[in-house]
Amino acid sequence: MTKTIIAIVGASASGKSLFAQTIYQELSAQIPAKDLAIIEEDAYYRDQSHLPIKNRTATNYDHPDAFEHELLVEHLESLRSGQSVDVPVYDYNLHTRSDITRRVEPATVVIIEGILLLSDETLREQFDIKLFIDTPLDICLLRRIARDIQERGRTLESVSQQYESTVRPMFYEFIEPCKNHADIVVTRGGKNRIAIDLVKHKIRALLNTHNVND
Ligand SMILES: Nc1ncnc2c1ncn2[C@@H]1O[C@H](COP(=O)(O)OP(=O)(O)O)[C@@H](O)[C@H]1O
Ligand SMILES: O=c1ccn([C@@H]2O[C@H](COP(=O)(O)O)[C@@H](O)[C@H]2O)c(=O)[nH]1
Repeated sequence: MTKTIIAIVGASASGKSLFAQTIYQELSAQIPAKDLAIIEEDAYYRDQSHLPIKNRTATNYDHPDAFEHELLVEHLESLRSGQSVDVPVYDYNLHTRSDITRRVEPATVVIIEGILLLSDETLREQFDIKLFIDTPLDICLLRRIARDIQERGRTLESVSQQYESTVRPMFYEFIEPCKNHADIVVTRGGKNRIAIDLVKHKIRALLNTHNVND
């Protein structure tokens, strides 16, 4: 049964995924699978399979309404009550959910990462620990250009256009203000070894407490 949910937020390409995955991979090699799981907020982008592909590219993916946060809250509540959930799998190339889902078991500690997890009060209340990855926006843009071209089927023009029209303005409107809700602000994102080790240490301590109380 899930007892603790840790949210990792920050700008797109700030290093959230690298930070969360490093913690998850390193701990998973040492603890039972029932102790730790990881979920991405991106999996909860709304399904757009009913829209023609050219309309999908016009969606504002950096606004909270782009996400089905209601489903995410439902899933987190299910995990807390001991039920497994089928998390959608998002296809960035097609800008919609794929046909498959990923089964996530109610691990004692769940890590979740995403840009807008703290923008919604009901969702925010689900999190026991909240971290904000604070990376300068120009660094995020450089990383995003490289990643989106290599991994998400994008061109430099499309990344630049989207960055100016939605990514940057939505960051200032919705993401940056969420820093105030964070318990810890992490610099140097996915490569901050001290911060990674501190979170791993905290998870181990939580697991000891939860397992003793079971
Ligand atoms: N501290 C860092 N130094 C160098 N590259 C990084 C760092 N953090 C992340 N990256 C790289 O930047 C890209 C975006 O990082 P990612 O973790 O996917 O960001 P996010 O999940 O916040 O969108 C990836 O290619 C990742 O390997
Ligand atoms: O279909 C889509 C869905 C999302 N995006 C962009 O992705 C980022 C969020 O993902 P990160 O891994 O945190 O970067 C968001 O800024 C959206 O603009 C997209 O381009 N297309």
